[in-house]
Amino acid sequence: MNEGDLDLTDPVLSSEAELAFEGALRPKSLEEFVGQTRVRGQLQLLLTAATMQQRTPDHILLAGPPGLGKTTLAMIVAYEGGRPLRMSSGPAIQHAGDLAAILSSLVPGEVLFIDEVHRMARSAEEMLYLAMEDFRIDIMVGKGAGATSVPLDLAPFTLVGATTRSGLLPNPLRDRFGFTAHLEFYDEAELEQVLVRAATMLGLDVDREALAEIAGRCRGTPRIANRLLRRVRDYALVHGGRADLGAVRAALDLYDVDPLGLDRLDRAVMETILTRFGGGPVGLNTLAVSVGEESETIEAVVEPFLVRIGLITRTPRGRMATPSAWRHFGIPEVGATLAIDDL
Ligand SMILES: Nc1ncnc2c1ncn2[C@@H]1O[C@H](COP(=O)(O)OP(=O)(O)OP(=O)(O)O)[C@@H](O)[C@H]1O
Repeated sequence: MNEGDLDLTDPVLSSEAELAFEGALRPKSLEEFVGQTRVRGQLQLLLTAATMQQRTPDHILLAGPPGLGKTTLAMIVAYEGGRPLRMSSGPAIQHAGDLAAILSSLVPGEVLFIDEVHRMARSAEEMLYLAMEDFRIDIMVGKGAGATSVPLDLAPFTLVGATTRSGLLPNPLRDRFGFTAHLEFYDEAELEQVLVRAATMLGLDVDREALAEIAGRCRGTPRIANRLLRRVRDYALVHGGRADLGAVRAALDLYDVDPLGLDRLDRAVMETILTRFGGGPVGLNTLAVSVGEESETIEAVVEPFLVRIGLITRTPRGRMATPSAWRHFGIPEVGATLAIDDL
């Protein structure tokens, strides 16, 4: 991809225009939030109980791949309770002092959202344990033998942490969340609902079958669904036609989104497993080096979807392609060829 190009199916990368577009489409209440029925029910109960008892809701951990609605849910937790919201992220908290500054300025009942909470500095993580449990932090004053710790009381707050890799969170931190929500990829009916909502908000007249086609090609991810919808709108606008099935197919082919919704990186990973490693097993790090990507991205972004649609399996020895993967890429299965040769 050329520098500056926007990868439509990249669930993480966002230009400013895309971010503004996302913000406009975010549901503002649990009722408006499509899908994730179980998580919605669990959150609703937690929030209602807190309101009835006039206390701050328990700390909440939202886990799942990018673009499934973690930030949106954090905002909803604040909106539903009429609470102020402070947003930060793990990579922005590289010292305990960064976190102390945020925590000490929270107002009572505030919702603190920390995205990518698994990427916070260790010293900050330790400070967070006490803050989450007792609404208190210890601030070190001075250095060396003369250093003393001064306790500082905090306003009661609700921490909403989001992570694409909950396995990386240390147990003491994970245990301090009163509730962990695991967000799942959306099914096609839910994605259609997301798209109908977005099309209505954007004033777009799109055929139902066109929306169904987008829903089947957006990696089970609302963020990608909304982006593809914009490109289809562009296509219809430029070609002076309707946003119908033909426009969807042409636009998605133009942007290189395959019929399963696989993007460039998904395909690179699959082709590497199939052609360079004979279908696997291949270890995560080897795979990451082969496609020139961070192993974290492969594990958090690419792999969950490929597993979900049954193209790879995770085994103790590494990632393996399934028979559907060989079929989808139209490559004769290595094992199958050997079996025939062996006869
Ligand atoms: N359940 C949903 N219903 C409707 N729209 C949704 C839903 N979930 C996500 N979206 C839309 O998808 C976009 C991305 O959602 P969001 O930013 O909350 O994802 P995320 O999980 O926080 O991603 P990341 O981990 O990359 O920050 C938002 O613009 C939102 O409008």
